[in-house]
Amino acid sequence: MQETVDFISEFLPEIPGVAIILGSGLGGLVNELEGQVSIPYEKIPQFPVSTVEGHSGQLIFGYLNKLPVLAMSGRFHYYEGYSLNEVVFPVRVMKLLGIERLIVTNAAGGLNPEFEAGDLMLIEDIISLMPDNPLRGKNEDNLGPRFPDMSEPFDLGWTEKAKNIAKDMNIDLRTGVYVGLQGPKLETKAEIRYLRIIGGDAVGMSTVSEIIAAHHMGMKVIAFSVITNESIPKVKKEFTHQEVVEVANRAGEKLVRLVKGIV
Ligand SMILES: O=P(O)(O)O[C@@H]1C[C@H](O)[C@@H](CO)O1
Ligand SMILES: Nc1nc2[nH]cnc2c(=O)[nH]1
Repeated sequence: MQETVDFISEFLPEIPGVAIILGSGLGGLVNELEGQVSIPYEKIPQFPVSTVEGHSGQLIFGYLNKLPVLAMSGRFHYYEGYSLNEVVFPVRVMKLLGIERLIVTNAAGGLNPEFEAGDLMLIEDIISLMPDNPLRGKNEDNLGPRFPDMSEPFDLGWTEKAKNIAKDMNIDLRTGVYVGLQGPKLETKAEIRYLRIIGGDAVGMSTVSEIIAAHHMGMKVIAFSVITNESIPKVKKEFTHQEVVEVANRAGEKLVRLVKGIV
């Protein structure tokens, strides 16, 4: 990690105040960054390389409303074959770079029957149904404690501010619980009923491990889902990743405005 941190530090004009993980199709935020410095993942020592369409694979430093931020354009998913330690590696590097705040975004399926494709959801809690945990193995005590409390994974002050900012901007913001599954398969109808029963409002294939790792290190975190599809569509149709990217691109515009306001 130190090798990676030293490498990235050379490119950064200053320490970013906020790191932002851009989910599928949410790359529009990149156009808002001024004074950009981009580092392709393949140039960064020890960094994994992303393989999913809609994830371009670079770290981008830039100024959003004059505040220095570091955006991860392209994230790593467990279903790509990475271990969860690899999935959260960039988050750990961000903290070691001196970044204290993290905004996580994703594209997710709506479980809550009141949600519609195109809605934005503030993630108020998570359920990790990943088959592993990024904290498994010897604990790095300099990162965080062996048994981190997870009763408040998100920064409450920040989430309250986000809600108020959304209201001021006339952005309808849903709230709910995000369930993280390993993917890449989508859910069966029975699995969707189960996920709803256990308290899920949205379901996806990312985010939960990043939040666990960030919270372990004491970062202040908030997270948002763009609901790209109803997991049981009202009108029967098949799930396509293309549709996820298209809806995320369209609805992502609202999220870009909101994130800009929050930053
Ligand atoms: O990185 P995110 O969670 O936005 O990507 C979601 C989950 C899968 O990668 C993909 C499924 O369509 O979109
Ligand atoms: N697991 C899962 N991931 C998604 N990402 C976007 N939509 C979905 C969905 O319906 N299920």
